[in-house]
Amino acid sequence: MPEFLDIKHLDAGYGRSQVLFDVTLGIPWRGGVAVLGRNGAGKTTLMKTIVGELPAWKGEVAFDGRDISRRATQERVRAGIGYVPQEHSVFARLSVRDNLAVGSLAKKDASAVDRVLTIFPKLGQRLDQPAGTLSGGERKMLAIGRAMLGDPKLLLLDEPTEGVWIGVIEEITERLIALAKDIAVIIVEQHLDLALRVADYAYVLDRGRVALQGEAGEVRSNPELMRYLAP
Ligand SMILES: Nc1ncnc2c1ncn2[C@@H]1O[C@H](COP(=O)(O)OP(=O)(O)OP(=O)(O)O)[C@@H](O)[C@H]1O
Repeated sequence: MPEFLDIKHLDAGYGRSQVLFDVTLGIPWRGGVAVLGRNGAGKTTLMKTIVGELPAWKGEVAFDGRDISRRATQERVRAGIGYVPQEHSVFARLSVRDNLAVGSLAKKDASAVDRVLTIFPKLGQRLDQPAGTLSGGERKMLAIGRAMLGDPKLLLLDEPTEGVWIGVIEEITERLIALAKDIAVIIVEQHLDLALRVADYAYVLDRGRVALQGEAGEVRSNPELMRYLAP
């Protein structure tokens, strides 16, 4: 059976500088997949190419059985891909309530906001607060919540715990583990243990190529792993 997201022989980059080389990876219909690698390995570039913010130079990106590699980002989002970029993707001046309202307009579905508040009850206590005044962890919850409003079937998370206080990291991790039981989740994360708790499978990128892949436990115990993660 084909994978839910099927990337084959993907090359991509910026201008004339190639970052991804012949990347092939498959994501199943449910569960977490981690993308690991040191700074600059190409993880964010891969996320941007999947969601269409960057064009594929070569190769194929197929989602749910269809080649989406030439589709606009909006179409990919409508097809069911949610993206939480590394940088904060919330409107700092708008309240939490309005951030969620803007996100839910596309779906015209008020119950979607309730679903987000069930996933992240903390946001319910902050509804009238400007998003710019939230803590790092609450802002990440809001960014993930906004992506969930589109009811994605595949959620891309680029460093969801970056800048998050350690006490809140566990809470976010548990929510992501729960989400990955229902939908496909790709997680880019510096915290190896956290990433491998959310993920069943992992890919390790090294200078834009897939250097290692396997079940999370196998990758964790692979003696080569640290070589690809060390700065
Ligand atoms: N807008 C850009 N223009 C040109 N080169 C870029 C751009 N963004 C990233 N790069 C380069 O692409 C390479 C891969 O960067 P990328 O952000 O994908 O890595 P990463 O694995 O996500 O790293 P990090 O963990 O630091 O976020 C790096 O060499 C980076 O300098």
